[in-house]
Amino acid sequence: MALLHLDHVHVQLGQHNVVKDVNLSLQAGDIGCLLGPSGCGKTTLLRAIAGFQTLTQGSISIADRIVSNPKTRLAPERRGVGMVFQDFALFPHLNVADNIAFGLRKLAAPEREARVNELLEHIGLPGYQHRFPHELSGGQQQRVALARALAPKPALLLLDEPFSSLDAELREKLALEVRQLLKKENITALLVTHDQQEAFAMADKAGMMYQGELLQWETPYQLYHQPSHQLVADFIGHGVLLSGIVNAPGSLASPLGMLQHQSLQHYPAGTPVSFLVRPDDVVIDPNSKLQATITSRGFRGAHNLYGVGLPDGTEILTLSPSHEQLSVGSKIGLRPEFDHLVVFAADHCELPGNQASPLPLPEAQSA
Ligand SMILES: Nc1ncnc2c1ncn2[C@@H]1O[C@H](COP(=O)(O)OP(=O)(O)OP(=O)(O)O)[C@@H](O)[C@H]1O
Repeated sequence: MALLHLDHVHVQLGQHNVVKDVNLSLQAGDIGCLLGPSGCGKTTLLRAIAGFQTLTQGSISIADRIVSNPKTRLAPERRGVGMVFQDFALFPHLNVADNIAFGLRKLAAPEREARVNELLEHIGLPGYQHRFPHELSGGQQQRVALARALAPKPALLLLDEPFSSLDAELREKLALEVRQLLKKENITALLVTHDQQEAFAMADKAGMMYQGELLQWETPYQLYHQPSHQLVADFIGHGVLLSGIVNAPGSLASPLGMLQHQSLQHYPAGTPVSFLVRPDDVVIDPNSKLQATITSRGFRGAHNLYGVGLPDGTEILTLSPSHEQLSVGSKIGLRPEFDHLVVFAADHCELPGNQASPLPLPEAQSA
């Protein structure tokens, strides 16, 4: 059963169509994630689901009950929805136990205390009942905020950039912990984030919003490996779109040389296409005839991420174990090794240039 269902949702703010024709569903217990560049409408959509925003078209259902359409808007507090925002928002004058118990006033004291203790165990802060928010680190405060939102067992939890004020390492750790916690509590959740690693760590379903539209709503794996849209391919992961021309069915003339792949079978000879090159689609091979020049090097822990210039001037990215240092300016051999080829008809969507363009997609780019 879909716990959350959005059917052709539109939201207008002032003169702006901020959310356009969004359709998505989340099954009970699933975690969904909305990615996308700043200003694309993620928060507005979350606010509409929470009940703070009126729809101009479409409908939102929670547990098979319509909670919003252009004529109706069930009050936020009657939706069974919990919310966690980026700025912690704990009550500073209440201790941890009272913060978590805030939504549990209907429970008898012993039950309330049991639920608070259970949640403190789940968030890894047993014994913290009597601490005040200012006595906690940012990560601990955010865990308490999460426990407070989870305490009344909401049907749906909405999280808006909940980890954005934390450092990268803590963010990833917390994302995994929160996923485990939500699964343990069997809570359906929708998360908004800029951070793909966070989305990949947490989500069962994810999508990218762009200028108010939801471009794809599938598993993170599908978003990464089978992007249905050039904008998704460009935004998700370190990928570069290169141009090529199908020279015979199944065969592509490209800056990486001639590529053969069955996904090209249905393009007639002469068709101009774009195709996606991820860093792991090309490997450094001294014996390869395709020569390239290292243009940049970024340390990524286990790997270095290299920018490499191809003979025709286009740039792509490749990975190599970080103990093998290659210097900028050196010549290397490159061998394409595509597990699968993601191809778009060249007129599918205009994107500027074949530049190596790591994230995020600059706002100036347009669909
Ligand atoms: N009250 C308003 N009136 C008119 N336009 C608005 C209003 N509030 C927001 N907007 C516009 O709606 C668009 C979407 O805003 P929203 O906050 O939903 O984006 P977002 O994807 O959550 O961005 P961010 O990631 O930066 O938080 C933006 O272009 C914003 O300028």
